[in-house]
Amino acid sequence: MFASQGSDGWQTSACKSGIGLALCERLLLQDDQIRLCLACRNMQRAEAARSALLSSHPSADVGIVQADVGSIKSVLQAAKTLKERYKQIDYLYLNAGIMPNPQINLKALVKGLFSRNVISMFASGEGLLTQKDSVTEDGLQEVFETNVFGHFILIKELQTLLCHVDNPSQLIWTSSSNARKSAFSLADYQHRQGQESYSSSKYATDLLSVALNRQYNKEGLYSSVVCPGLVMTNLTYGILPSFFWTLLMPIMWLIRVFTNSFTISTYNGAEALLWLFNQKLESLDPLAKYHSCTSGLGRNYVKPLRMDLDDASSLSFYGKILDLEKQIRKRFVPGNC
Ligand SMILES: NC(=O)C1=CN([C@@H]2O[C@H](COP(=O)(O)OP(=O)(O)OC[C@H]3O[C@@H](n4cnc5c(N)ncnc54)[C@H](OP(=O)(O)O)[C@@H]3O)[C@@H](O)[C@H]2O)C=CC1
Ligand SMILES: CC(C)=CCC[C@@H](C)[C@H]1CC[C@H]2C3=C(CC[C@]12C)[C@@]1(C)CCC(=O)C[C@@H]1CC3
Repeated sequence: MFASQGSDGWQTSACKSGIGLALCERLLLQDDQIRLCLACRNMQRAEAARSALLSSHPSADVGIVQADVGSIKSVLQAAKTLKERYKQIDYLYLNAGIMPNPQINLKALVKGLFSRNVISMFASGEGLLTQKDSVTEDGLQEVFETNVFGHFILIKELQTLLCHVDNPSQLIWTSSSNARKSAFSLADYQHRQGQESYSSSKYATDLLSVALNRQYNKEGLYSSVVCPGLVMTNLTYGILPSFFWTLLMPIMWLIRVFTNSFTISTYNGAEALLWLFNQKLESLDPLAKYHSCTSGLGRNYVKPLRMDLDDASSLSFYGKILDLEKQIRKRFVPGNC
């Protein structure tokens, strides 16, 4: 995950390449006085990202911190370092995400091609992918811990840097159009049973963002979710090899005319993330997901779409995640780890 900062504060989220790095580039293009902090699990890749940013913006202030959101120990350590380094965080981008061992359901793809839902199938990937999840050293499902819970613990740990009534801060989650209510179950919110852990984790992200607004707006902390569209990154190269995507490019440009959600480049994908950075908090809708879109002619814009969820289910999920936090924290009290 990675981070960036305001002129007298800062923000954090996921970044060495992909959408996170493109966002950093775009933030620095807009204002190179901004203070950025990249939180990454691999310090060599973090250094490479920092060097890339400094080569185009030599006077920029770009910090790095080691953080593996798939490990609570690492998240706690990262939060400690950040609290020693900074007084306030203005924007926290929660962008780290994984989709391990993705498999394409070819039968569903072919069937979908001849159905009325072909456009929405391409926009959301609904029913086209399955994943094989695993269990982390913390005993949690890896996709859930990486995409949702590790970020949640980071937010809780950074509360004192994030919650200021007189100078509000913003959480910006990279969710997905692949978030799907039917893939998520409150009884199995880590998705131990099914094969759509990615879809479930992104739905959990949406629920959590809504609950965080209810909980923290009064303390000066606001949360929003974004869908970057379909973007060519390491995540999508895990689904199909890059040469295959290159072969599909003419078809993807054609599909883009109909859906506008095939943003394809990381620059385009970062549109809604950058747009949120520039909005007045009062103008944002906590129940909307902000989608990066690219038209057939290559024009970028942001489309807010109402999420398929309600307050009651978001609060029920919040209760579950607080219970899990309590259980996990017991293991990390000093002298217990
Ligand atoms: N690409 C797409 O089409 C779409 C992507 N998204 C979402 O966008 C976000 C960014 O993904 P994208 O840029 O596409 O893919 P990338 O794989 O390029 O980026 C994912 C980033 O998350 C980091 N990351 C993964 N696991 C961890 C971890 N345990 N701790 C810290 N950092 C971690 C990766 O670090 P490392 O380099 O170490 O692997 C990488 O920097 C994800 O949340 C993804 O779900 C949503 C919709 C569509
Ligand atoms: C002709 C063509 C483009 C074929 C590719 C078919 C599928 C592999 C893709 C169609 C829609 C894509 C999609 C994603 C992955 C690849 C597809 C299923 C995502 C699920 C990737 C991660 C996300 O968060 C959302 C994407 C939605 C669309």
